[in-house]
Amino acid sequence: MSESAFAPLPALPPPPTALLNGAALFLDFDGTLAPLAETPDAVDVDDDLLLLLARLRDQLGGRLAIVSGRSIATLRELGFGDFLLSGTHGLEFARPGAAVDAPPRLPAIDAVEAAFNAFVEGKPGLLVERKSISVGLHFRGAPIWDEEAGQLAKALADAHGLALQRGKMLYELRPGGADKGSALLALMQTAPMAGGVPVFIGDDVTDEEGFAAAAELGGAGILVGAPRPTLAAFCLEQVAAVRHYLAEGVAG
Ligand SMILES: O=P(O)(O)OC[C@H]1O[C@H](O[C@H]2O[C@H](CO)[C@@H](O)[C@H](O)[C@H]2O)[C@H](O)[C@@H](O)[C@@H]1O
Repeated sequence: MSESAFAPLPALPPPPTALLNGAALFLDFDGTLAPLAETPDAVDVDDDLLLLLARLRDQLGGRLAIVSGRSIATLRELGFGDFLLSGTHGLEFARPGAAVDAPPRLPAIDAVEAAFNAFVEGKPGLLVERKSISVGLHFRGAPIWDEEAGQLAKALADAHGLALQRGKMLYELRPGGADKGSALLALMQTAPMAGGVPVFIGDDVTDEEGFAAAAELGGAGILVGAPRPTLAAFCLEQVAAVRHYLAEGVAG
């Protein structure tokens, strides 16, 4: 094997604060605005974060959206009701206070949920996350089941014609036809996001489509976390650095 196979990935530069001037800002949630926790329910959103995001949104003329794999119902429960939202990996959309625009929950998702629940029976640490139009199988609490859970998720996706979304210690099944990139492109068509330069901040492989779409429209992606092959142009090392960066944006 060549020596270059062992070469560390080059670190990306930190984003300049000026990138936020005139931006249309797209923010992932888990691992970007909130540190990852052992279970989906163990994540909280503090008032300081909501205040910071509200200030930044106002400063950007409203051009700030949360684009998450979480459902919009959950994002609203977490406190993001006043924000423009896209949930379930680009399948759902909602403006503040307005009804959710989303496809219906498919019977196939219920069938998968039942199969996931049967699989986790007697396997402590595994968790089924029921979501509005999708379902997740989490193995953060029992990583030894990664391979078997992945095989089950793949088989169920194939059997039911669903999309298999790999996340962090998570297999999620959902309808296809959308991702965070398509969400960004759709939101950029209308107010308030239209007219801004898209900047997408995210940590997960599911955010790569968002980075690509931002770059396609002349903007940029910001990867949160350790270096990895990515379409992002900039990097922030952790959630705390994201918050610091956004606060710098507010300060001017
Ligand atoms: O697009 P995101 O906002 O990053 O959402 C992606 C998924 O995040 C959640 O799962 C992840 O975070 C959990 C809490 O920190 C963690 O326990 C889990 O291991 C992670 O995969 C959420 O539960 C999913 O529904 C989202 O799709």
